[in-house]
Amino acid sequence: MTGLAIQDLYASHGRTQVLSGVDLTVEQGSLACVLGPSGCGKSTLLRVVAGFHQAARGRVTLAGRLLDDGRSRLPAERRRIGYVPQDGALFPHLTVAANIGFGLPRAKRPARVAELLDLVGLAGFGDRHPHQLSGGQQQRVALARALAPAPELLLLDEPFAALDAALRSDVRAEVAATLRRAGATAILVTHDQDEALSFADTIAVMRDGRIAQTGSPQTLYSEPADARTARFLGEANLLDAELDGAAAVTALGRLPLTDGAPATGRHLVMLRPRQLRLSSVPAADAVRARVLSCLFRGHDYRVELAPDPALGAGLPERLVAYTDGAPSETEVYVQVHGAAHPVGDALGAASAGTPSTVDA
Ligand SMILES: Nc1ncnc2c1ncn2[C@@H]1O[C@H](COP(=O)(O)OP(=O)(O)OP(=O)(O)O)[C@@H](O)[C@H]1O
Repeated sequence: MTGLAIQDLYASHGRTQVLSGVDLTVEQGSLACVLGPSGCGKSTLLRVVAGFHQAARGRVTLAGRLLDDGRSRLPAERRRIGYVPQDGALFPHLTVAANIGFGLPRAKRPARVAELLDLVGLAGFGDRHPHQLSGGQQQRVALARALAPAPELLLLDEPFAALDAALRSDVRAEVAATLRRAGATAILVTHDQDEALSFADTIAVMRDGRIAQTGSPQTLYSEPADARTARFLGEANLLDAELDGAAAVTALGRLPLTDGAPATGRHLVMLRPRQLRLSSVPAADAVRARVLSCLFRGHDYRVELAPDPALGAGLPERLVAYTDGAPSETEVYVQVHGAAHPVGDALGAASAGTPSTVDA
């Protein structure tokens, strides 16, 4: 069932148009993520949905109720939407229990506060003040406070950005689990692709005030619509290919195509670093490459490779592979596993370069 529906939404700050035709649907009970680079309009989108900023035109509805269509607007306090800002914004002089119960009807307060403390795993912390909590615990209190009035939709504006890296992934997992337990419908905005990929059922990639692509984390990672989205979601090897009706003919060999991909023409295709397997012995369908660098990252190695120049044009200067073991030789043979995914028109050698993580 549709929870939030945004259609052709436009919004501006003064004369600057920030949202330019945003379409987004969030199913009831699902966790969505709006992922985009800084300044693309993510916070403005959340603020329009929350009722803190007015739409210029378009239509925003929640469970069929009109929130804003550029003419009529439901006041923020009547939208039944919870908002968790980046810093949590707890009242420092109030206890955890008072923060969570703030604004709730007095009679319901004790029972609801106890229920929420339990839900966020902070039972027994009700009498503390925010400064007596860790950053992650403070974020969980902020979440409990936003969930307390049982909102129909919860908006989370980069809520983990202030936490250090080690804490961030734990708190993120706890918050996602809490939201699922509560059956909440939520939208998280972030510029962090790992956060988006691990948190959401659906990711909407936002660019220049528009949604560039929407899909499951798996689909967006393995079948991005274009090269910018491919790079924004993680490192990508991009190479020229001639699609011959059934496969992609590339300098790394003849590769199967992802389902639904175009079948003919010259295209740029993407291979994720995990799709490159390295061996010290030649194989029929492997190509030669030189190891430029090898970085141990705990869970794997990141290996940069220079493909043999004899392989010709259409290959990037460097390929990146993620491997379980470190290559034992500086000369290796690269084999591709899995399907190549077309991400746009072939650009010849100009498309080549170092794979990049964030380039949107
Ligand atoms: N109050 C404001 N007045 C004028 N311009 C604004 C205002 N708020 C935001 N903007 C501009 O609108 C654009 C989008 O800003 P917004 O905060 O929505 O982006 P964002 O994707 O959330 O960025 P970030 O990830 O850095 O928070 C930016 O160019 C920004 O400078």
